[in-house]
Amino acid sequence: MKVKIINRSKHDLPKYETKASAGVDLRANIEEPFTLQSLERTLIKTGLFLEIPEKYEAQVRPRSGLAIKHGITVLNSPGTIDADYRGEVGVILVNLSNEPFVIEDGDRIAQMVFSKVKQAEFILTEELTETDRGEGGFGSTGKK
Ligand SMILES: O=c1ccn([C@H]2C[C@H](O)[C@@H](COP(=O)(O)OP(=O)(O)OP(=O)(O)O)O2)c(=O)[nH]1
Repeated sequence: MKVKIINRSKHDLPKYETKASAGVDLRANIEEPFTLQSLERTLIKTGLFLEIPEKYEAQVRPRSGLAIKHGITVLNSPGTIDADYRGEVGVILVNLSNEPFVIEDGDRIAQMVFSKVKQAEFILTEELTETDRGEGGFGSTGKK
């Protein structure tokens, strides 16, 4: 699958670590270091612009290392990059730790995974077929 990319960042093109990597790291492209306070959220720009083929999307996901070490995650994870989006890819980070976290230019702040999507054709109806589960959900199974 080929994706056109404009790189207006100061950094190299995103690169997969290995042939088997699912995600490619996204780097912060910022003028100066930004301090994300505890429980604060912010939009960090990447300087990247994509043209994703129709029927595909990109998902912006957290990096587990940042999450476990610093409580930094992607607030809207997985962020959705639509195939028809031509704007700059942004990453919404939130600091779920008790400490401020400094984001420097070029830091790998998230990862991007490409995925196939299907659009549903909605068939309006008044009834749905019956199942054993029925309307049970949200922990309804396995109750004593
Ligand atoms: O983490 C993200 C999420 C979204 N976007 C961009 C690409 C996406 O195609 C567009 C719209 O995203 P989304 O559909 O999640 O936003 P919305 O809140 O529904 O707003 P819109 O009315 O613009 O669709 O914003 C990003 O750059 N990063």
